[in-house]
Amino acid sequence: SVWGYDSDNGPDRWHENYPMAKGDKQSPIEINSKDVRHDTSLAPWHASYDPGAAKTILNNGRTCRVVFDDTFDRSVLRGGPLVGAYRLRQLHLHWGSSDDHGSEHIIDGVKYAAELHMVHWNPKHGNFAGALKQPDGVAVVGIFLKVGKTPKPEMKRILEEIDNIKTKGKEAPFQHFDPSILFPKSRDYWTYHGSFTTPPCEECITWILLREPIEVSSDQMAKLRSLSKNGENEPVNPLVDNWRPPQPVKGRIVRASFK
Ligand SMILES: Cc1c(Cl)c([N+](=O)[O-])nn1CC(=O)Nc1ccc(S(N)(=O)=O)cc1
Ligand SMILES: [Zn+2]
Repeated sequence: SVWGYDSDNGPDRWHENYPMAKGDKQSPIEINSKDVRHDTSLAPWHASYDPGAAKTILNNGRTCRVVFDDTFDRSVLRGGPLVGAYRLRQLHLHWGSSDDHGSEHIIDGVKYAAELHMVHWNPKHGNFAGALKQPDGVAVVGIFLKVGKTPKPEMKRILEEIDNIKTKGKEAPFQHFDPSILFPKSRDYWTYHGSFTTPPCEECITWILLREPIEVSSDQMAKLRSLSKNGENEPVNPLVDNWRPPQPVKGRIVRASFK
């Protein structure tokens, strides 16, 4: 059966069809500040995104994804732990069935309501599928979403589109959008080497997790939870809890850009 997040096809069974899911560099992980190494050699990271690269927003039954034109170096991420410019391909989210959980990475025991991933790939490997086979192939910026009183207005644009992509397979135009407006004020980050958090779970990702969460409202989270896993004329199956639990760190070092 196709993988998912239910009891019969969820994270504990992914390895049956996707052996990499049991690898030594899997994501997400729990990050404990006491085990993190402040690395003074870590450079700041920079994103230069072209709002014109945004194309569509879709519900693929597992997440809500915004897709960008990555046919040339139009929207790129540089610096931090990266060598060269990585092209932005898509962004998507993972969230819970209630505000007290939903993120994939867990920071000092804290689970956030959601986690937004901006997925970039290294053009030196030709294309995205080729980059998946390389340890330096992909870079994902992770941003935590925390429920609070001063919701970030920039999330509104994505959430306003939800009504047009309620069911699996629905896609809508999503143009003139610069995702860097979603970044928090601080550029502080953790970085480590890991994997896709969904099958086939290739271990090709340099993770860049931003320390400062962005705030969303509980209503905005409820909007996200109004998405459905099912197709248009199928029984309603709410799209919630599309997060993978933390995986073994297996001796990996998590570095911090800050003290
Ligand atoms: C697997 C694949 C291939 Cl191959 C292609 N392609 O076009 O060649 N697209 N995808 C889909 C994709 O991007 N998956 C993806 C999964 C998890 C994450 S996460 N949570 O950030 O680890 C990031 C991305
Ligand atoms: Zn993700």
